[in-house]
Amino acid sequence: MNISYKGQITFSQFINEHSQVITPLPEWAQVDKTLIEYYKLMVIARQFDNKAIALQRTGQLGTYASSSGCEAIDVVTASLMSKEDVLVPYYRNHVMQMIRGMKLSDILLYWGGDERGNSTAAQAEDLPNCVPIATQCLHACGIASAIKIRDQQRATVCMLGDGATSKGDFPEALNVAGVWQLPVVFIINNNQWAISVPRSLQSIAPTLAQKALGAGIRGEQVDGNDVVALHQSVEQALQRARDGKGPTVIEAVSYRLSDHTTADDATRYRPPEALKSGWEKEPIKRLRDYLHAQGWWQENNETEWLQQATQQIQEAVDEYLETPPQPVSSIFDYLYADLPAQLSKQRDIAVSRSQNQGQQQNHKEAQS
Ligand SMILES: Cc1ncc(C[n+]2csc(CCOP(=O)(O)OP(=O)(O)O)c2C)c(N)n1
Repeated sequence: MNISYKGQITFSQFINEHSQVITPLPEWAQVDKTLIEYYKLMVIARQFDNKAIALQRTGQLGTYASSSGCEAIDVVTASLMSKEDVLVPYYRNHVMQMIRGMKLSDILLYWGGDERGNSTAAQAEDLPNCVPIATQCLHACGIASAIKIRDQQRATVCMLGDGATSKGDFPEALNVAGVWQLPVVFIINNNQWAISVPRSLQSIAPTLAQKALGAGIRGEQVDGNDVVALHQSVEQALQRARDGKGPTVIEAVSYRLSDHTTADDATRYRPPEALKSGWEKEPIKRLRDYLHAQGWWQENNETEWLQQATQQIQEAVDEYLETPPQPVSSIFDYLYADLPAQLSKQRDIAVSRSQNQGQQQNHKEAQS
């Protein structure tokens, strides 16, 4: 039976930007365990991000899309997903991939332009990063449709940005998700920018979540810097999807604290005061101050965790930098299951050239 959603868009927030509780906390958030886990993972995400940008700036990584500002959204969602659920990520969801079992060194390899980094062996059915905007929304519906046909209790999670909601693929995906009651959760990281296009020029709808209503599906808006609000919405949406109770759109309101990517310079279009306000609301400091106030996280915990996180990331960087490059001919290995004859010939030429180069190199080394 189709369940057409006739409710309103709600906004939820439990811990505000001043780290004050403004809505009574659910039971799980009245003890430290999960909140500390979320905090620790967000710190890793931010450290990884800083390191990746430094690698790019020193010519050791390709163009990189920062996740600074969306750590809460990604950490909470990935932590609540079960192994059986399927992640359909876009290009900012590094920490989700890490939580789903991908090695940080593989994530760096991907951003270094090496297809081996796209190996999602840990979660074989998760999709790789999607760079073409919003196309992943329809892929997610395809996967959710297969799950439904097989009568499995699994959810598909589709990540996207605010700009992606303006692409035709998004309403098409919502429509089919509604009509077929697909087990899919769309999570919009509304970081207020689509490269240089601000949210105000993206859509004049007061919320992006309300786009769900046109498709008859449930839409909610949450503070995307508040792990508690995110936890509550995402947990329920995942459960509804797994129970066959239909799709959900969650608009998580956050702020992009970085340039769009390392190929961008946001100082050319973003007012400094907007960035300052973004930093005042950001998720990591907000949770740290809350944990401090509860007496659940002290300076020594912070120092120890920063050390551990730095070491974990440095190990990943070392592994990435020590990975021998692929031969040039590998460019042919990731496009087709069966290479067309013309490309097959080109591949043979590339292979024999790299073999010749290898022989010449060996010869040189033997002579010296
Ligand atoms: C189909 C398509 N059109 C244009 C682009 C170029 N492009 C890359 S990122 C981007 C903005 C996306 O903004 P948003 O969806 O808000 O995500 P954000 O990067 O802010 O997280 C655009 C237009 C693209 N990658 N794919």
